[in-house]
Amino acid sequence: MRFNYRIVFIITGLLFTLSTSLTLINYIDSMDTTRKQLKTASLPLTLDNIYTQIQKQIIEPNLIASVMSNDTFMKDWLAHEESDADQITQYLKSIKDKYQMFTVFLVSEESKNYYSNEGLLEKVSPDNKNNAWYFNFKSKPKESEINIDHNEFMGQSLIMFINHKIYDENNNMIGATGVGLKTSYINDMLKYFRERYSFNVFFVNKQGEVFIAEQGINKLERINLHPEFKVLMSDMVKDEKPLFEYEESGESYLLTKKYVEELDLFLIVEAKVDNFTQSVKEAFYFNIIVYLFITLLITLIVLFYVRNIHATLMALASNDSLTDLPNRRTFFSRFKRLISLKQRNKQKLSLVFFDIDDFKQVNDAQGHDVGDKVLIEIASILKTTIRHTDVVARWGGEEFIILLVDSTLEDAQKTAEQLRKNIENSATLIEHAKQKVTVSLGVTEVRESEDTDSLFKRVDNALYQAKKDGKNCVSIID
Ligand SMILES: Nc1nc2c(ncn2[C@@H]2O[C@H](COP(=O)(O)OP(=O)(O)OP(=O)(O)O)[C@@H](O)[C@H]2O)c(=O)[nH]1
Repeated sequence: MRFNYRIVFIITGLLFTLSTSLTLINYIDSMDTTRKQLKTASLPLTLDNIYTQIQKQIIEPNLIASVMSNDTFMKDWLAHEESDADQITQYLKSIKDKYQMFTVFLVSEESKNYYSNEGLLEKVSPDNKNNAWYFNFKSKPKESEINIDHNEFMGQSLIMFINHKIYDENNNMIGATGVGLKTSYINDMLKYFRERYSFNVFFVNKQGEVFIAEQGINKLERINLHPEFKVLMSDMVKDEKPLFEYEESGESYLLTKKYVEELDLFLIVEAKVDNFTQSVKEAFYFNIIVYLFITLLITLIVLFYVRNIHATLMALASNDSLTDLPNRRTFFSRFKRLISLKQRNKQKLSLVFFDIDDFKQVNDAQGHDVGDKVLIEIASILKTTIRHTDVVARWGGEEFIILLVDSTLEDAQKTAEQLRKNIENSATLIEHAKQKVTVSLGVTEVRESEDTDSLFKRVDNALYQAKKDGKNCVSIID
């Protein structure tokens, strides 16, 4: 019977299906958890963190601007000595150097002169749109404001101006002073958050336009021109809800916002979901490979053991366990094959049937174990005496049968005689049984188209005849 591989394939399939299903469930669950954690913890925490840092960055310059606006020197100078520009230039310069500001300035309400740490820059005028900030500020009741703006005298980069009004003793506004910071420090901070935490941070104004973003990463034009993103931003600044989601080029993004009052801007923190689920995906692929490998290993082990068990069972079912000779069932299946081949090949076949003489005595005198050893030794002599193409079997008890292939009655008689002599003269058998062990053999030739029963009856008769003739001999029936 051939080994059926189907069961191994079924076990392999089940194992792999089970392991991949579990990995898939685990993967979906981990993805979900990561997303939830991003929404409920990472994003809001980062938002608060950045917000706090920005406020810290603003406090110090705000304090400096406030002290300057209350400085009696500044007030006196504006009231009496505005003509001496050197004095105020020195003053502004000393503050710029001491606190490492990008620029320090003063605007006189009386003369409308704009002084910076580099001297008198211009006269502010309501007709000049670059000076609109001063007149807007003046018109508002608040004492200070933060203004992110360009200054034509200070290059193209955005500057964060912290402006404070200066009042005389009668509470009349006599000017405005303050400091300017390059927004590049914000850029550094945004870069830090992107590199360290994989978050994209930027600011949008109340119209939903991106106002400050990390240079080179979030080009303002690109973001502002992207129609879907623009809609999302204007929705975000209007909507109450803190969390937003959107998809762009197949990528999923999560965004959260906070209004920064000092800057009059919305702080936006954006997370590309893929950056946070990458490790989960990698773990998934790794697990699949490991499971595939384990399944393969288990399959090989199962295959090995099942094949071995199958081979053992087959041997047990087809061979005699004591002598390891084929049993009667195996003999018959081979016998039938050879009989059908005989008709095709016109081949001569002969049958030898033999039985140990007085085996009962051996058992009785030496014990059953010795009897077993005798049987094993006879099987061994049998194997060495006949050709490997012949078919041999233990018929049962102390009886054996041989189908001699391509053998006439005469050839079979010679083989039987040889076997008889080999057994009779075996030193091993004498050693075991403490006497000579002999066998009686019946021989006959297979006739054309004869039925099995008559063949076996004839050979059995031949054996009976050998026993009758005094044992330890070969008897032939033609
Ligand atoms: N040790 C051993 N003895 C076996 C085995 N199978 C059969 N026998 C013994 O073989 C003996 C056969 O005895 P009998 O049928 O009386 O034949 P015999 O003593 O050989 O006498 P003849 O055939 O007339 O020569 C019995 O004692 C069985 O118990 C076996 O596997 N092992």
